[in-house]
Amino acid sequence: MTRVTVENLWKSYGDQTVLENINFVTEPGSFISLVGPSGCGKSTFLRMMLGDEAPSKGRILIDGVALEAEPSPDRGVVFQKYSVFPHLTALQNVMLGLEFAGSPIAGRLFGRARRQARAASLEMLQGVGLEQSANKYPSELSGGMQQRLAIAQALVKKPKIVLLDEPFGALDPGIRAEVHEIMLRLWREEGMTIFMVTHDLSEAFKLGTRVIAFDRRRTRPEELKAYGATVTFDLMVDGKIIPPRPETPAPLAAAAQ
Ligand SMILES: Nc1ncnc2c1ncn2[C@@H]1O[C@H](COP(=O)(O)OP(=O)(O)OP(=O)(O)O)[C@@H](O)[C@H]1O
Repeated sequence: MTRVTVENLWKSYGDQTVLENINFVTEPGSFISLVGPSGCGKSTFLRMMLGDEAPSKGRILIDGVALEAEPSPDRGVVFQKYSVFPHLTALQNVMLGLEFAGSPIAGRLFGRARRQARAASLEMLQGVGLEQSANKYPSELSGGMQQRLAIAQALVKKPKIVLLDEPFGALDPGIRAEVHEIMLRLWREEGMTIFMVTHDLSEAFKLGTRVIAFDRRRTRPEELKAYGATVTFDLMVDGKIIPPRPETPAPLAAAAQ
């Protein structure tokens, strides 16, 4: 199981500081809900976790190894807008990730490898309750079904870390509760670490084992560019506040090298 360490992470675009001095360590198998006001840098943080963007300063470690600034099958992602390919069936959408992982140039598998990818994809579709819809195109699926398909597509490669950017935001409440249950079951079964950005605090506390809020500590207009958002609260869902990590004293840090 995976431990994520975020160390003194900063992100700026030009002279605008978006995130500053983000520090936390996750327990293996955590479900982290990330909350905070619009524009505080939650999606920017997820893009750095994904390897789509490099930090301006600081680093992210996955089990002690610095994260490379490029996407990897270790990390899966689900966005709010359906990220599935409209011209592929549900099964083809799920298989696609496995085909590119197994054959990066041709993007196609043959023979036994293809049969295995097909079986794994069908099992994943079954896991999200879409086994009857394997040969349907996304336009033939409801919003909730499309989002379950996006989850299957992200999870089929068994990523260690799953990044969810408001994945349930566009769903009706009943469907949303249903997809919550599927997500929680898959999370427990697979033992992955999840980071989920949400605007919905009740969703954050319902799903998360830990809720981390980003916000700006300085909000005067002249301070908006120079200072970014940082962790303003960090709560285990049983209500325990996690104290900030003490700085490692320099001699100890040197000894640990
Ligand atoms: N590629 C980029 N270039 C310049 N500025 C950017 C870029 N990406 C994000 N920003 C800026 O970074 C800030 C944080 O954006 P981000 O989308 O991470 O916020 P957010 O907390 O996810 O917002 P929301 O909750 O509204 O989705 C915003 O001011 C945004 O304009």
